[in-house]
Amino acid sequence: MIVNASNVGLRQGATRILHAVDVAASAGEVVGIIGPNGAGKSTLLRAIAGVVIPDEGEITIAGVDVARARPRLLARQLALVEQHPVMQFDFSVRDYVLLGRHAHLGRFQAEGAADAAHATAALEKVGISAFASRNVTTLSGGERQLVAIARALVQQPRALLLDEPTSALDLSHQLRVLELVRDLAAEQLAVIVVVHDLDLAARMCDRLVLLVDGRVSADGPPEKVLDADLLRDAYHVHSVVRPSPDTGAQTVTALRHIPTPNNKS
Ligand SMILES: Nc1ncnc2c1ncn2[C@@H]1O[C@H](COP(=O)(O)OP(=O)(O)OP(=O)(O)O)[C@@H](O)[C@H]1O
Repeated sequence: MIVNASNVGLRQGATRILHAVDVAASAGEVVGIIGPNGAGKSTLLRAIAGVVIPDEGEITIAGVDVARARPRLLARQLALVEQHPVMQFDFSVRDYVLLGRHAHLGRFQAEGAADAAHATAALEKVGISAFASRNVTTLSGGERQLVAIARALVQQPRALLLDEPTSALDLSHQLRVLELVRDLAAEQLAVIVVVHDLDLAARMCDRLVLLVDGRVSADGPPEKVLDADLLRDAYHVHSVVRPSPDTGAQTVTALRHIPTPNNKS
């Protein structure tokens, strides 16, 4: 197992956000975290990345305790791509991506030709070579997502954590990310990805973890977790779930929402 988060509990002030959450991902596996807005998906991903430290539980990546590891060691184990990457410094895309190599360099060591080759390969893989010289502050939201993914790749982590990586992407780039994630899993990375688009989740992921109110309500293959009853309880919608005749993956069509005391129509 590469990622092992067990019994994770986390509070922000007086609010309990995660309750005894278990999530694991092995090498070569793509695990999707799905669930309604505010369920705790991003918080869980940030906890796995060591950005926030849980109040309870234990998180290890390739055996390294995330809460105790030194940043450089942690950066060789995992890379986190946040939903809205902040890029406010005056870097070119290439130089920004190269920053990911620092996980592998000594403290005052400059990047060399091999590092530059990693950056070139990552830019190509993600399909953004054309704007390698652009200033990152000028990029669109979707372009920033792709640049952040390229930077994560040059880190050569054991685990890749992606927070809604396709939320700002057009159809073609969504597909490209889906294929990239599958390719990375084939190279034995463990991938954990937060996704709202359930059809995309079904195509991209080997396993889905459904998070509701900070608790795991289901964990299993997409065929099991994308179940109309489970989705009704989680999202308060009536839906039809059926396999796509084209891809074979489950597709979810939400038909109507069910009014609840907190969710009036
Ligand atoms: N620093 C904080 N202080 C108080 N509450 C917080 C804090 N950070 C997150 N929360 C709350 O924790 C809950 C979970 O947030 P989180 O961003 O993890 O949800 P999410 O499942 O990723 O949601 P979304 O799908 O809308 O992105 C939300 O209700 C959010 O308002």
